[in-house]
Amino acid sequence: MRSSIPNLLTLRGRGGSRASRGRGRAHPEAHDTTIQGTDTDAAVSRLSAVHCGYLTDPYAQFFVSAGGGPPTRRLPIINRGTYTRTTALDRLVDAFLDGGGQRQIVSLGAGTDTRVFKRFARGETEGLVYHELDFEIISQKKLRIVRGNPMLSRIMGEITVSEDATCWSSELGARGEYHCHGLDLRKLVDADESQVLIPGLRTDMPTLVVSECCLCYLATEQAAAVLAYFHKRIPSLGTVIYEPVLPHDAFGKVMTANLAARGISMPTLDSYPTPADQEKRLSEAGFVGAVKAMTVEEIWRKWVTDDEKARLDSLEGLDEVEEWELLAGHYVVAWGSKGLDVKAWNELLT
Ligand SMILES: C[S@@+](CC[C@H](N)C(=O)[O-])C[C@H]1O[C@@H](n2cnc3c(N)ncnc32)[C@H](O)[C@@H]1O
Repeated sequence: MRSSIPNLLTLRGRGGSRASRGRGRAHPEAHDTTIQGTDTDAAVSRLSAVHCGYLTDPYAQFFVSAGGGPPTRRLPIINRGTYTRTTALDRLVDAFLDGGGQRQIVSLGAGTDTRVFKRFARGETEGLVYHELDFEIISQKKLRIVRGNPMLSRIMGEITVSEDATCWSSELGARGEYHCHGLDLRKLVDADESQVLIPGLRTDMPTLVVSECCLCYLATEQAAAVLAYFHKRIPSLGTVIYEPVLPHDAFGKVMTANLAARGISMPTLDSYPTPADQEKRLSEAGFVGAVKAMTVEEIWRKWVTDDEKARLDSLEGLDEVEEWELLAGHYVVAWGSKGLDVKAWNELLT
């Protein structure tokens, strides 16, 4: 097996930069900086998948520094992985929104994700309340990019920034409202009721909390406490989590070694090593409705139609079928709910 196994979360190549090596618990701030850097990896992967024809996303280009050359091209298995997880999450989000009535999305560690622009640009959102949470440095970067880009500015309309400058928002009329919070999620862990850490968060409407490779960077107890923060306050709640699994087989060991070489640890990987553990995690956190975890490999097989597979295969060909199955088998999308009618989620499984 190759020692430089690529992974869907961190793709700077073997060993990472010299500066990042050895970062870890002893230097929490340096560790945070490394974790913030994973957003760039995600943005570059998204743009690669768009550039190669897997995804349609006119906004992805604005979040990657051009540097004068063509966009970085990821390996075909990485592009396929980015496609599969992005479309799987889109599908779960669509199914949640199809439930009707006013709804709220909270994206944890949203980074420079473009889903929100696609959503609001379509104009079908009908009062959607959309929150994105990430470190302040990342939320400020997003604000700068949106303000400096006519296409994004048009979608987001008039932006207001909170007095303490940690949150920027946009009222989008009938389409809904958007809030981007500069917040270290670990502040939610011991939050008491009197603290307003997420201005604009509604507790009275069906809400979906999304963690697209974010909670995996927190200590397991902190990740659980973040989910509990929302579970305690919002009666009608769903969650969707995407993160790696299976750290103990040969592939998983190389995957975690590659992460460690960049100074990144993923505590939830050890705590919830299998898809079944991810389902148990959600049940134990009180998400007892429609609990399910599927690997990216399973989602590719079951959710991507034959026509779509043929289209994607024609883009660049993929010889490393075994490598794909290994890689995609090590990432999971898990979801669950409480107090929420998620008929549409159940239908996805039939
Ligand atoms: C791999 S990126 C994923 C970005 C985006 N969700 C996507 O899939 O494109 C992980 C994101 O989680 C954020 N993150 C990790 N730990 C966090 C914390 N404690 N508080 C806020 N954001 C955090 C990072 O800053 C980064 O933007």
